[in-house]
Amino acid sequence: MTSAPSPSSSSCIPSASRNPNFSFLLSRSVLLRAVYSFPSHRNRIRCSGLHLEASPPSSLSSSLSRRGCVVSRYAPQPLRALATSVAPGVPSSSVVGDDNVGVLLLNLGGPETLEDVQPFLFNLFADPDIIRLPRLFRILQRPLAQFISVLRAPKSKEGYASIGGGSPLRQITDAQAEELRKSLWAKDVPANVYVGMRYWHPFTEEAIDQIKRDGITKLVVLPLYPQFSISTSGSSLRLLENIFREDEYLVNMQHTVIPSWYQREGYIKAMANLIEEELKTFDDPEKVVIFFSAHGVPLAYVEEAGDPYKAEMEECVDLIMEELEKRRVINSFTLAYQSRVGPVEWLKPYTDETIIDLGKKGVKSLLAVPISFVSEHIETLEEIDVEYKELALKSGIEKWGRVPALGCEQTFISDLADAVIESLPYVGAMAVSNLEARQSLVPLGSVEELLAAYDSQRRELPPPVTVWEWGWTKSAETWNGRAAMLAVLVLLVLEVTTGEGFLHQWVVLPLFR
Ligand SMILES: C=CC1=C(C)c2cc3[nH]c(cc4nc(cc5[nH]c(cc1n2)c(C)c5CCC(=O)O)C(CCC(=O)O)=C4C)c(C)c3C=C
Ligand SMILES: [Fe+2]
Repeated sequence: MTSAPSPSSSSCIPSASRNPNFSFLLSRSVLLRAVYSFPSHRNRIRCSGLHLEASPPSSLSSSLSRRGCVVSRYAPQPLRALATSVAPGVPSSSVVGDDNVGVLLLNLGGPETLEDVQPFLFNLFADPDIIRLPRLFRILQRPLAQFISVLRAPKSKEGYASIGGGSPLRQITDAQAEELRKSLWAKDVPANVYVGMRYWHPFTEEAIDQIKRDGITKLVVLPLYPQFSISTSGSSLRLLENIFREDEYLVNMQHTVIPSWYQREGYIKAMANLIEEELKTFDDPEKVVIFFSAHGVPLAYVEEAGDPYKAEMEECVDLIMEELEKRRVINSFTLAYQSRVGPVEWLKPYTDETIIDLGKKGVKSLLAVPISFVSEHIETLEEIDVEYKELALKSGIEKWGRVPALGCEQTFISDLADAVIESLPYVGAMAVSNLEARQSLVPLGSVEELLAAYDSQRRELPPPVTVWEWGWTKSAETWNGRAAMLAVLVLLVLEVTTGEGFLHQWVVLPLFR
């Protein structure tokens, strides 16, 4: 946690130029834009869950009042046009006032030592947003997570060993939190910044305890994933909502969630800066293919559960390329997805196959751009820098470069600070007796509703991770994986019902009793 003393005097918030716009895939086929707003006001709201708040652009407030929720058809141009100036008429001094403002950064977390790897993997696979079992088998989530994490740990450990024995994620996220705090203070918004990880320390629960101890009265929740996915921001927000639902203090605390921010100008510019800088290291910069590599998700997340991740990713890449074009950088570019695990189909094209294809097509210079995550981590330091580089060189690429992750890059941090500031005025407006604003900001929905919007039935998804694999072809691999999963489930059911079996012998299952 990065905290600082409470403000000694009320502060003036500089008028920001853009609002965060939140977009979600609300059905399988139609990409819709939703701006959620929810005054968390004692006695006025259903006291459950986490609330999404955003400053709705003024043109949308009338429909807000009618339906309580703005859902307009998504189109790339309006998306940017929707970015209006912030909360006209709301005095900046009401934004902070006597409030004790906190920012909660949500992130994935990573093992800090090799001993942490297996329990970290357990936490990851125990998450129903990563492995979603049929309702009947939910009881097996934790034993299955234990089983898979034990099997996968040796391979993962090798990876973490090769990058220095642990994930750098905690260190980097702490540094980002500190820089964000400084930036907010420099912009006259004295706020504490907290880090809550999903799968490792400091866990979200630890951050929340600190937030309560510090007496935070206004909280901005900011997942550190630029693009929204069920498996990342969605999972963190679902957890947070469960924590909020059960806690009187949190339920009554004003809060705002910024679910995704890939379209923000500062973020786009910061990415373009890094790419431009790295292109200069090539002898013939204009011949370099810019290769965006995003963390993948299983295809079913997008096609069956309506995860907006792919659409947001594609739009994000387009925005960065448009920004580069304005700077007369008109290189060819491509987007592919990396880090797939398990037998099911993930988002395509896959990074490894694309590298081989580009080599075959005679591309000689490639600049890899990690796009789904803002810190260095195992998949940039090991998968991209070692595995994909080696593959590229073998495939005929002669010059390989890689854009660093944003980390604490100043344009980026400053833009995150602006995103936080821009999300504050409406909370302030609702706290003061701005009746009109309150009426137009009818309680709209909780995160549960948001998540239900794209994932209404929470249908079971094919497990993205493999328990074991054999076979040579893709299809055989898929069916082997499914058969293996079924066999494991049957074995686990037998274990649980009879109390006997190999997991009991290994003293694995009794741990969860
Ligand atoms: C936007 C980023 C990420 C998405 C989407 C995502 C989905 C996703 N991941 C797994 C499985 C694993 N992820 C692991 C590590 C890991 N994942 C991300 C980001 C996204 N994951 C990061 C930044 C990291 C690294 C953290 C670190 O320690 O540095 C791992 C563990 C590493 C390994 O064994 O390879 C697994 C496993 C799934 C199944 C999934 C979508 C369903
Ligand atoms: Fe992952």
